[in-house]
Amino acid sequence: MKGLVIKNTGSWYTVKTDDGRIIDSKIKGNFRLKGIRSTNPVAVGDRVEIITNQEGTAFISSIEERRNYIIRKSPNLSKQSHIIAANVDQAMLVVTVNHPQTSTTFIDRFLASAEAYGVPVVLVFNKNDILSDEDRHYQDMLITLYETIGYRCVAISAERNVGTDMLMPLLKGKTTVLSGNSGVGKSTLINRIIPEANLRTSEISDAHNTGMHTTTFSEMLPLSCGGYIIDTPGIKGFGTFDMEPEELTGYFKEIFHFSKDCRFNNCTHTHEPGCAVVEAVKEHYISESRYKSYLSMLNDKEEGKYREAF
Ligand SMILES: Nc1nc2c(ncn2[C@@H]2O[C@H](COP(=O)(O)OP(=O)(O)OP(=O)(O)O)[C@@H](O)[C@H]2O)c(=O)[nH]1
Ligand SMILES: [Zn+2]
Repeated sequence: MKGLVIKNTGSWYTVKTDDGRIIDSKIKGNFRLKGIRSTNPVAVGDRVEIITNQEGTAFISSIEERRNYIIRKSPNLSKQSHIIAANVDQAMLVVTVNHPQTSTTFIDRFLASAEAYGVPVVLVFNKNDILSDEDRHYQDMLITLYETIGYRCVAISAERNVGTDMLMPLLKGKTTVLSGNSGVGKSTLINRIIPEANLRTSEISDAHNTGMHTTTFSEMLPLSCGGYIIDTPGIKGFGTFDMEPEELTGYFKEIFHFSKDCRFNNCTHTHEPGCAVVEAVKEHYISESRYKSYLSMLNDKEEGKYREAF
Protein backbone atom coordinates (compact mmCIF):
# COMPACT_ATOMS: atom_id res chain seq x y z
CA MET A 1 0.00 0.00 0.00
CA LYS A 2 1.30 3.45 -0.85
CA GLY A 3 1.04 6.67 1.08
CA LEU A 4 2.49 10.00 2.10
CA VAL A 5 4.43 10.65 5.31
CA ILE A 6 2.67 13.61 6.89
CA LYS A 7 4.17 13.64 10.35
CA ASN A 8 7.26 12.42 12.12
CA THR A 9 7.45 12.03 15.86
CA GLY A 10 10.66 10.30 16.77
CA SER A 11 10.62 6.75 15.47
CA TRP A 12 6.96 6.90 14.47
CA TYR A 13 5.75 8.22 11.14
CA THR A 14 2.17 9.10 10.33
CA VAL A 15 1.33 7.86 6.86
CA LYS A 16 -1.71 8.99 4.91
CA THR A 17 -2.51 6.17 2.53
CA ASP A 18 -3.70 6.81 -1.00
CA ASP A 19 -7.14 5.54 0.01
CA GLY A 20 -7.26 8.17 2.77
CA ARG A 21 -6.43 6.25 5.94
CA ILE A 22 -4.04 7.47 8.61
CA ILE A 23 -1.65 4.74 9.77
CA ASP A 24 1.12 5.02 12.35
CA SER A 25 4.20 3.41 10.87
CA LYS A 26 7.73 2.47 11.76
CA ILE A 27 10.74 1.79 9.64
CA LYS A 28 11.36 -1.87 9.05
CA GLY A 29 14.58 -3.18 10.55
CA ASN A 30 17.73 -1.44 9.47
CA PHE A 31 16.12 0.13 6.44
CA ARG A 32 18.51 2.80 5.19
CA LEU A 33 18.52 5.12 2.25
CA LYS A 34 21.47 4.85 -0.04
CA GLY A 35 23.64 7.89 -0.49
CA ILE A 36 22.47 10.15 2.30
CA ARG A 37 23.79 9.97 5.82
CA SER A 38 20.91 11.48 7.65
CA THR A 39 19.60 11.21 11.15
CA ASN A 40 16.15 10.47 9.73
CA PRO A 41 16.03 8.14 6.73
CA VAL A 42 12.37 8.94 6.09
CA ALA A 43 11.05 12.49 6.14
CA VAL A 44 7.80 14.35 6.01
CA GLY A 45 6.74 14.56 2.36
CA ASP A 46 8.17 11.18 1.43
CA ARG A 47 6.05 8.82 -0.65
CA VAL A 48 6.37 5.39 0.90
CA GLU A 49 5.24 1.80 0.57
CA ILE A 50 3.87 0.33 3.77
CA ILE A 51 3.00 -3.13 5.00
CA THR A 52 0.21 -3.12 7.57
CA ASN A 53 0.19 -5.50 10.52
CA GLN A 54 -2.48 -6.86 12.80
CA GLU A 55 -2.01 -4.17 15.43
CA GLY A 56 -3.29 -1.56 13.02
CA THR A 57 0.14 -0.06 12.52
CA ALA A 58 2.52 -0.62 9.63
CA PHE A 59 6.10 -0.97 8.53
CA ILE A 60 7.57 1.34 5.93
CA SER A 61 9.21 -1.01 3.47
CA SER A 62 10.47 1.38 0.80
CA ILE A 63 10.47 5.00 -0.18
CA GLU A 64 9.99 6.52 -3.60
CA GLU A 65 12.73 8.57 -5.17
CA ARG A 66 12.54 12.17 -4.00
CA ARG A 67 11.94 15.06 -6.35
CA ASN A 68 13.90 17.24 -3.95
CA TYR A 69 14.57 17.50 -0.26
CA ILE A 70 15.63 20.11 2.21
CA ILE A 71 18.35 19.17 4.64
CA ARG A 72 19.86 20.80 7.62
CA LYS A 73 23.41 19.85 8.37
CA SER A 74 24.36 19.06 11.90
CA PRO A 75 26.28 22.08 13.12
CA ASN A 76 28.99 19.89 14.62
CA LEU A 77 30.64 19.35 11.21
CA SER A 78 29.80 15.66 11.19
CA LYS A 79 28.59 14.39 7.85
CA GLN A 80 25.18 13.69 9.34
CA SER A 81 22.23 15.66 8.02
CA HIS A 82 18.65 15.98 9.05
CA ILE A 83 16.06 15.91 6.28
CA ILE A 84 13.48 18.55 7.06
CA ALA A 85 11.11 17.75 4.23
CA ALA A 86 10.98 15.93 0.91
CA ASN A 87 9.13 16.66 -2.34
CA VAL A 88 8.54 20.33 -1.62
CA ASP A 89 6.85 22.53 -4.26
CA GLN A 90 7.64 25.91 -2.78
CA ALA A 91 8.61 27.87 0.30
CA MET A 92 6.76 30.76 1.81
CA LEU A 93 9.02 33.09 3.75
CA VAL A 94 7.19 35.28 6.22
CA VAL A 95 9.03 38.55 6.85
CA THR A 96 8.27 41.76 8.73
CA VAL A 97 9.92 45.09 8.01
CA ASN A 98 9.33 45.99 11.66
CA HIS A 99 8.32 44.28 14.93
CA PRO A 100 10.65 42.44 14.46
CA GLN A 101 12.72 43.65 11.55
CA THR A 102 13.73 40.91 9.12
CA SER A 103 17.12 41.78 7.65
CA THR A 104 17.66 41.72 3.91
CA THR A 105 20.69 39.52 4.56
CA PHE A 106 18.40 36.94 6.11
CA ILE A 107 15.96 37.18 3.20
CA ASP A 108 18.71 36.92 0.60
CA ARG A 109 20.41 33.99 2.28
CA PHE A 110 17.09 32.20 2.39
CA LEU A 111 16.40 32.97 -1.28
CA ALA A 112 19.87 31.87 -2.37
CA SER A 113 19.67 28.56 -0.56
CA ALA A 114 16.17 27.97 -1.89
CA GLU A 115 17.55 28.56 -5.41
CA ALA A 116 20.19 25.96 -4.67
CA TYR A 117 17.48 23.46 -3.79
CA GLY A 118 15.39 24.48 -6.78
CA VAL A 119 12.53 25.54 -4.53
CA PRO A 120 10.56 28.66 -5.60
CA VAL A 121 9.88 31.19 -2.85
CA VAL A 122 6.92 33.48 -2.16
CA LEU A 123 7.71 36.40 0.16
CA VAL A 124 4.93 37.26 2.58
CA PHE A 125 5.24 40.67 4.22
CA ASN A 126 3.24 40.45 7.42
CA LYS A 127 1.99 42.90 10.07
CA ASN A 128 0.85 45.54 7.58
CA ASP A 129 -1.62 46.79 10.20
CA ILE A 130 1.15 48.24 12.36
CA LEU A 131 3.50 49.75 9.81
CA SER A 132 4.46 53.41 10.11
CA ASP A 133 4.60 55.47 6.92
CA GLU A 134 8.33 55.00 6.93
CA ASP A 135 8.03 51.23 7.39
CA ARG A 136 5.52 51.06 4.57
CA HIS A 137 7.77 53.04 2.27
CA TYR A 138 10.62 50.67 3.04
CA GLN A 139 8.37 47.65 2.50
CA ASP A 140 7.22 49.00 -0.86
CA MET A 141 10.86 49.38 -1.87
CA LEU A 142 11.62 45.80 -0.89
CA ILE A 143 8.57 44.49 -2.73
CA THR A 144 9.62 46.35 -5.87
CA LEU A 145 13.15 45.02 -5.50
CA TYR A 146 12.15 41.38 -5.05
CA GLU A 147 9.40 41.41 -7.66
CA THR A 148 11.84 42.88 -10.16
CA ILE A 149 14.21 40.01 -9.46
CA GLY A 150 11.33 37.58 -9.98
CA TYR A 151 9.97 36.69 -6.54
CA ARG A 152 6.27 36.84 -5.86
CA CYS A 153 5.47 39.19 -2.94
CA VAL A 154 2.26 39.48 -0.94
CA ALA A 155 1.57 42.03 1.81
CA ILE A 156 -0.80 40.89 4.56
CA SER A 157 -1.91 41.25 8.13
CA ALA A 158 -2.32 37.77 9.57
CA GLU A 159 -3.69 39.18 12.80
CA ARG A 160 -6.47 41.16 11.08
CA ASN A 161 -6.87 38.50 8.40
CA VAL A 162 -6.27 41.02 5.63
CA GLY A 163 -4.71 39.81 2.39
CA THR A 164 -4.49 36.19 3.51
CA ASP A 165 -7.05 35.28 0.83
CA MET A 166 -4.43 36.25 -1.76
CA LEU A 167 -2.29 33.40 -0.51
CA MET A 168 -4.86 30.68 -1.09
CA PRO A 169 -4.49 30.42 -4.87
CA LEU A 170 -0.72 30.27 -4.40
CA LEU A 171 -1.01 27.45 -1.88
CA LYS A 172 -3.70 25.42 -3.58
CA GLY A 173 -2.62 21.89 -4.47
CA LYS A 174 0.98 22.49 -3.48
CA THR A 175 3.28 21.40 -0.70
CA THR A 176 4.61 24.57 0.88
CA VAL A 177 7.27 24.97 3.55
CA LEU A 178 6.53 27.90 5.81
CA SER A 179 9.57 29.70 7.19
CA GLY A 180 10.48 32.94 8.86
CA ASN A 181 12.18 34.39 11.90
CA SER A 182 10.69 33.97 15.32
CA GLY A 183 7.85 36.39 15.99
CA VAL A 184 6.98 37.30 12.39
CA GLY A 185 3.57 35.61 12.67
CA LYS A 186 3.88 32.12 11.19
CA SER A 187 1.60 30.48 13.74
CA THR A 188 -0.90 33.30 13.44
CA LEU A 189 -0.88 32.86 9.66
CA ILE A 190 -1.32 29.08 9.88
CA ASN A 191 -4.31 29.56 12.14
CA ARG A 192 -5.85 31.91 9.58
CA ILE A 193 -5.25 29.58 6.65
CA ILE A 194 -6.12 26.40 8.53
CA PRO A 195 -8.45 27.25 11.43
CA GLU A 196 -8.50 23.57 12.47
CA ALA A 197 -4.75 23.75 13.07
CA ASN A 198 -5.56 25.28 16.43
CA LEU A 199 -6.58 21.82 17.59
CA ARG A 200 -3.07 20.60 17.06
CA THR A 201 -1.68 22.49 20.01
CA SER A 202 -4.26 21.08 22.40
CA GLU A 203 -3.57 17.49 21.41
CA ILE A 204 -2.08 15.85 24.45
CA SER A 205 -1.03 12.47 23.27
CA ASP A 206 -2.03 9.78 20.86
CA ALA A 207 -1.91 6.01 21.04
CA HIS A 208 1.86 6.06 21.16
CA ASN A 209 2.15 8.93 23.57
CA THR A 210 4.02 10.91 20.96
CA GLY A 211 1.65 13.85 20.79
CA MET A 212 3.55 15.66 23.47
CA HIS A 213 6.48 16.04 21.15
CA THR A 214 4.62 17.28 18.10
CA THR A 215 6.05 20.76 18.41
CA THR A 216 9.59 19.61 17.85
CA PHE A 217 8.96 17.56 14.71
CA SER A 218 7.89 18.43 11.19
CA GLU A 219 4.29 18.08 10.21
CA MET A 220 2.27 18.50 7.04
CA LEU A 221 -0.97 20.35 7.62
CA PRO A 222 -3.61 19.62 4.97
CA LEU A 223 -5.33 22.57 3.28
CA SER A 224 -9.02 22.40 2.55
CA CYS A 225 -8.30 23.54 -1.02
CA GLY A 226 -5.78 20.72 -1.49
CA GLY A 227 -2.10 20.78 -0.73
CA TYR A 228 -0.15 21.01 2.49
CA ILE A 229 1.70 23.48 4.65
CA ILE A 230 4.83 22.05 6.19
CA ASP A 231 5.32 23.44 9.61
CA THR A 232 8.90 22.99 10.69
CA PRO A 233 9.25 24.25 14.24
CA GLY A 234 12.56 25.80 15.08
CA ILE A 235 13.76 25.83 11.50
CA LYS A 236 14.12 29.29 10.13
CA GLY A 237 15.99 28.68 6.93
CA PHE A 238 17.80 26.23 4.77
CA GLY A 239 21.25 25.23 5.82
CA THR A 240 24.16 26.37 3.72
CA PHE A 241 26.11 23.80 1.79
CA ASP A 242 29.32 23.23 -0.06
CA MET A 243 29.58 25.18 -3.29
CA GLU A 244 32.02 26.98 -5.51
CA PRO A 245 31.95 30.80 -5.71
CA GLU A 246 30.72 30.54 -9.31
CA GLU A 247 27.78 28.50 -8.08
CA LEU A 248 26.86 31.15 -5.53
CA THR A 249 26.53 33.67 -8.36
CA GLY A 250 23.90 31.40 -9.88
CA TYR A 251 21.77 31.62 -6.75
CA PHE A 252 21.41 35.40 -7.00
CA LYS A 253 19.34 35.66 -10.17
CA GLU A 254 20.12 39.27 -11.11
CA ILE A 255 23.80 38.96 -10.23
CA PHE A 256 23.94 35.88 -12.43
CA HIS A 257 22.35 37.87 -15.25
CA PHE A 258 25.07 40.54 -15.19
CA SER A 259 27.93 38.11 -14.51
CA LYS A 260 27.71 36.86 -18.08
CA ASP A 261 29.51 40.07 -19.07
CA CYS A 262 32.36 39.73 -16.57
CA ARG A 263 35.79 39.47 -18.18
CA PHE A 264 36.69 36.26 -16.31
CA ASN A 265 34.26 33.43 -16.24
CA ASN A 266 35.29 32.48 -12.71
CA CYS A 267 34.87 36.07 -11.53
CA THR A 268 33.92 36.36 -7.85
CA HIS A 269 32.70 39.94 -8.41
CA THR A 270 34.91 41.33 -5.67
CA HIS A 271 38.20 42.71 -7.01
CA GLU A 272 38.50 41.47 -10.60
CA PRO A 273 39.05 43.93 -13.45
CA GLY A 274 36.26 44.02 -16.01
CA CYS A 275 33.63 42.83 -13.51
CA ALA A 276 30.18 43.60 -14.89
CA VAL A 277 28.53 42.93 -11.53
CA VAL A 278 30.51 45.58 -9.64
CA GLU A 279 29.70 47.95 -12.49
CA ALA A 280 25.98 47.10 -12.27
CA VAL A 281 26.02 47.75 -8.51
CA LYS A 282 27.59 51.17 -9.15
CA GLU A 283 24.93 51.92 -11.74
CA HIS A 284 22.17 50.72 -9.35
CA TYR A 285 21.05 47.91 -11.64
CA ILE A 286 21.86 45.57 -8.78
CA SER A 287 20.80 46.66 -5.31
CA GLU A 288 23.50 47.26 -2.74
CA SER A 289 21.69 45.17 -0.16
CA ARG A 290 21.63 42.17 -2.49
CA TYR A 291 25.31 42.61 -3.35
CA LYS A 292 26.13 42.85 0.35
CA SER A 293 24.26 39.61 1.01
CA TYR A 294 26.14 37.95 -1.84
CA LEU A 295 29.45 39.10 -0.34
CA SER A 296 28.50 37.85 3.10
CA MET A 297 27.72 34.38 1.74
CA LEU A 298 30.91 34.41 -0.31
CA ASN A 299 32.80 35.37 2.81
CA ASP A 300 31.41 32.39 4.74
CA LYS A 301 32.47 30.23 1.87
CA GLU A 302 36.01 31.59 1.87
CA GLU A 303 36.38 31.22 5.58
CA GLY A 304 35.34 27.63 5.04
CA LYS A 305 33.02 27.62 7.96
CA TYR A 306 29.57 26.27 8.23
CA ARG A 307 26.75 28.59 9.12
CA GLU A 308 23.02 28.38 9.05
CA ALA A 309 21.49 30.42 6.28
CA PHE A 310 20.43 33.21 8.58
N1 LIG B 1 0.05 43.58 14.68
C1 LIG B 1 0.19 42.35 14.21
N2 LIG B 1 0.68 41.39 15.01
C2 LIG B 1 0.80 40.15 14.52
C3 LIG B 1 0.45 39.83 13.18
N3 LIG B 1 0.71 38.52 12.99
C4 LIG B 1 1.18 38.04 14.16
N4 LIG B 1 1.22 39.03 15.09
C5 LIG B 1 1.68 38.91 16.49
O1 LIG B 1 3.06 38.66 16.53
C6 LIG B 1 3.40 37.80 17.60
C7 LIG B 1 4.14 36.57 17.10
O2 LIG B 1 3.27 35.83 16.27
P1 LIG B 1 3.44 34.25 16.04
O3 LIG B 1 2.38 33.85 15.10
O4 LIG B 1 3.53 33.56 17.34
O5 LIG B 1 4.86 34.24 15.35
P2 LIG B 1 5.74 32.98 14.88
O6 LIG B 1 6.39 33.39 13.62
O7 LIG B 1 4.92 31.75 14.85
O8 LIG B 1 6.81 32.91 16.02
P3 LIG B 1 7.67 31.63 16.52
O9 LIG B 1 6.69 30.63 17.03
O10 LIG B 1 8.55 32.21 17.61
O11 LIG B 1 8.48 31.15 15.34
C8 LIG B 1 2.09 37.45 18.29
O12 LIG B 1 1.94 38.31 19.40
C9 LIG B 1 1.05 37.74 17.22
O13 LIG B 1 -0.21 38.10 17.79
C10 LIG B 1 -0.06 40.87 12.36
O14 LIG B 1 -0.40 40.69 11.18
N5 LIG B 1 -0.16 42.10 12.92
ZN1 LIG C 1 32.29 39.78 -11.96
